[in-house]
Amino acid sequence: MTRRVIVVSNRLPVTTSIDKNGQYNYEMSSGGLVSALSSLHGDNFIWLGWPGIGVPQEDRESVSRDLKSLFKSVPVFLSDELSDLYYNGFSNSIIWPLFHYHPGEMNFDDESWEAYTLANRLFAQAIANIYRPGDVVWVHDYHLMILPAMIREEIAVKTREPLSSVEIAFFLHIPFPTSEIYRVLPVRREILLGVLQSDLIGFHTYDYVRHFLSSVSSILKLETTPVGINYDRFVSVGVFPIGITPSRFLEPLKEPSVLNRINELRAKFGPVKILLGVDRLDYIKGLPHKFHAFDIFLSEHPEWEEKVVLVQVAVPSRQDVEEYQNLRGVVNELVGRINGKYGSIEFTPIHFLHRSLDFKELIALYAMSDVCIVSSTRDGMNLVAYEYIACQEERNGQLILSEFAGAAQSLNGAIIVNPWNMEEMAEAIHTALTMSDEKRQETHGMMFHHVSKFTTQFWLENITKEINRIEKEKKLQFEKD
Ligand SMILES: O=P(O)(O)OC[C@H]1O[C@H](O[C@H]2O[C@H](CO)[C@@H](O)[C@H](O)[C@H]2O)[C@H](O)[C@@H](O)[C@@H]1O
Ligand SMILES: O=c1ccn([C@@H]2O[C@H](COP(=O)(O)OP(=O)(O)O)[C@@H](O)[C@H]2O)c(=O)[nH]1
Repeated sequence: MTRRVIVVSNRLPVTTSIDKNGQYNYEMSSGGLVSALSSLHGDNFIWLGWPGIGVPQEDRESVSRDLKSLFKSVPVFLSDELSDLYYNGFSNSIIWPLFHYHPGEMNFDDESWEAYTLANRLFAQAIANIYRPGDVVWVHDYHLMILPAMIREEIAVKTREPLSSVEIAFFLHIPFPTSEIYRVLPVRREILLGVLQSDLIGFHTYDYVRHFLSSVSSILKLETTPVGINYDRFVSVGVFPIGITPSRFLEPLKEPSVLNRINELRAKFGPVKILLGVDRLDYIKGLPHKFHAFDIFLSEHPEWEEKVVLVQVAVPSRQDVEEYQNLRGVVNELVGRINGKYGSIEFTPIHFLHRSLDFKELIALYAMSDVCIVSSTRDGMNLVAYEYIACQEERNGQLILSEFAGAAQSLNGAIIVNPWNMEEMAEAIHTALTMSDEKRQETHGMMFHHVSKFTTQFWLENITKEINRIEKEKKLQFEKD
């Protein structure tokens, strides 16, 4: 694609911070999406999003200048109160729990909805300010579901272009729930009508597409086909499972500092097998389920006591949201109980790290462990599963993967479990630990092949092809009319 792409996401790929001297500092994130976009579009894309901190009015001009010149990024400034209600409130206390099948945790209130609407409006105005005819606007995720409709309105005001001429793609990174759950949402119509102003709507799995289409047909009474919706024009939907950029992991894994760290960690644990979990501390990640399963495993297989540890990295997340604070207490209590039950002065069964890790430490852990456990009760995709497989070429580590993570639809070779069935998960731990070398090699090989083939780059190219196809069709239609 040679046209300019405006990538829009809640967070910019740059972390902005302010030090005690009032100096602004910026750090580019090294995420897979950022590097893949740079390679695909070269200089042809601009990123637009919230800088993640409140920036006082008088500093906004200089911060905008820095972000534009250093990172080709355009900030959308939100006041602290607005960002709290839009991000912690509507996005993470209403859409997030509902779309992950936790309606009980949903706290709907009109004030958060108004904040969501206003924040999306500010994003749309910022897009209209930089939009040039011919640009593609690519919106990401649940924080911005009503943005597509607002983009058309704001650009029409600014450029007097017809509403339909702007090309908009939307990608949802989280699950779209069954229509029986979705219809609980008080603003279910508004959200659907907002996102339906996209030309293309992408999801990670076929199930999410199916659920979306059935919500559209039952709530809006629109005619749908397996590939889209007949609205005032045809809105395409498609399955585009995201991947990772394996070289981001494979290259640094060869560095001496990382190899040393792997050896150091292996020496520390000696013959003890290592089960690994890496998750944001989020109630969708099924951490209590994982700990209960580990407890059952140790009680049913006492021969493994002191021969296996669970290293759980729990990255702090959304700590201003009440449900996340409650989870911390639950998890701390469980870890304490299990460590008290099976531990000794010399031995701790669960190593619980409530912090984020430096990238090299993370890949060293991925590479030196024997089994990774992903126990999400729902998860859009789960990239940790992919990253673990990429780092396990040497040891052929096994992956225990929840059937409720999007990744379970693609990673053939993983030991698939229902995290609610903790007996089954305990047995999966036993299976993974006792698997023959040949079987380990075979199953890891299948997963490694998948992770190497279906990369972030592949994901981007597929979406780009689809955007180009839709654009061509639109042009033909325009010529016919
Ligand atoms: O930005 P935060 O509130 O700190 O949250 C982090 C991200 O969490 C979500 O990730 C999702 O996208 C992943 C990639 O497609 C997918 O693997 C995972 O299953 C999803 O949960 C969220 O959707 C992102 O917007 C957040 O940045
Ligand atoms: O200390 C850490 C541990 C993990 N990750 C990254 O967090 C992401 C988690 O993505 P995933 O899709 O598994 O779940 P999400 O957190 O997006 O729901 C992965 O890329 C990890 O490498 C991180 O940034 N810091």
